[in-house]
Amino acid sequence: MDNEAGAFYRKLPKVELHAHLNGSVSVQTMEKLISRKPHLNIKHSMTAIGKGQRRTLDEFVFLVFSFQVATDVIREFAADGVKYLELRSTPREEKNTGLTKKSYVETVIKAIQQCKNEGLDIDVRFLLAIDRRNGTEVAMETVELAEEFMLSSDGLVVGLDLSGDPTVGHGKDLLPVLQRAKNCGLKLSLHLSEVPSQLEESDLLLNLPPDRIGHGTFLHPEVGGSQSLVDKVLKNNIPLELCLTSNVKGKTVPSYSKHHFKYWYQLGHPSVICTDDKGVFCTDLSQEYQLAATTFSLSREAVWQLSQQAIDCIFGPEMPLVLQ
Ligand SMILES: CNc1ncnc2c1ncn2[C@@H]1O[C@H](COP(=O)(O)O)[C@@H](O)[C@H]1O
Ligand SMILES: [Zn+2]
Repeated sequence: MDNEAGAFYRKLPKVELHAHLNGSVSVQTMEKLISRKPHLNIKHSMTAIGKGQRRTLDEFVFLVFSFQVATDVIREFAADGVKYLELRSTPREEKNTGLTKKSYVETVIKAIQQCKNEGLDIDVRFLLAIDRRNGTEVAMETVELAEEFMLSSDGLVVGLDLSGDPTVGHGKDLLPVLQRAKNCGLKLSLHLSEVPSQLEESDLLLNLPPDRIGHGTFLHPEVGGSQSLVDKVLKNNIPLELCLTSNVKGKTVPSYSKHHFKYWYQLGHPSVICTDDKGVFCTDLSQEYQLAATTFSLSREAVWQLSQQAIDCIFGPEMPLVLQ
C-alpha cells in the first residue's frame, strides 16, 4: 500500500455498519489472549465461513473473554478512523459457567460504555443477531431480548441482524418474528441473497421491508436475481452493506472488478462499504475503501462522498458528530 494513499484512507472519517463481533477479532487479540492465559491452552480454531476454513477464536474462549475482546475490537475500529460503528453479535450462553444470553449482551454493552468512558473518538451501537441456523424459537427469544435492551441500554441496542449459514432454513419462517421486531421499533439489517437462487426468500423479506440489506449479492438480474427485486430495493430506498474482501475471499463474487458494488453504485443507490469479519478476512475498513476506489476508479472526492453518504444509513437516532 502506498503510504500517502494509505494515510488518506485511514484518516478518512468512516462509518462501519456491518461487523460481526466474533469475526472481527484480530490475530493480535488472539495472540494476546494466548500469551496472557497460557493455562487455558487457547488455540485458534478453524471455522467454516462461506466456502473455506477461517481462523476464529474458540467459542468458549470468546464467551469467557468477551469484554476484553469487544473492547479490543472497538479500539481497533477507532484506530482505523471509524467514527461510528454498529457491531452485531449473536447472544450466546454457556450453561456450565452460568453465562447467559442476557449476561453476554450486558457484557458487550459494558464494553461499549467502557470505550466511551475512555474517551475513544467513536460512537458504537449494537445489533443482536438472529442466527438462521437456530430456528424460529430462538429467533423469537432474540427479538424479546432485543426489545428489552432497546428500552434499558440507553439507546445502545438499536436493532437486529439476520445472519448465519444462508443455505439453512427459510426466511418465510422468520417473517412473523421479524415483523414483530419491526413493529416495536427495532431496526432490521438482513443478510439477503448472499448466495444464488434465493429469489423467493428475498422477495418475501423485502416486503417487510428491512432497513438495510447485508450483501444482496444475487439480487440483480445479471447474476440470476430479478428486476422486480431490484425495483423493490430501489422503491424502498434500502441501503446495501457491501463487503468486498469478504465476498471475494468467501467466493460468492469471482473478482473485485465483478463485485456488485459497481451495479448499485452506478444506479446512485446508497451503498455502504463494510468489513463483515475484519479478523477472519484480514482486512480493515480503510483497506476496503481503498480497494473500492482502486477497483472502480473512484476519485478522492467520490470516496469522501461515499463515506459521508453512509451517515444517512445508520440506525442510531442521530449522528452525534459531524464527520470532518
Ligand atoms: C461471511 N458472511 C457471513 N454470512 C452470514 N453470517 C455470517 C457471515 N460472517 C459472519 N456471520 C455470522 O456471524 C457469526 C459470528 O459473529 P458473532 O459470533 O455473532 O459475533 C457467525 O457465527 C455467523 O452467524
Ligand atoms: Zn455478514
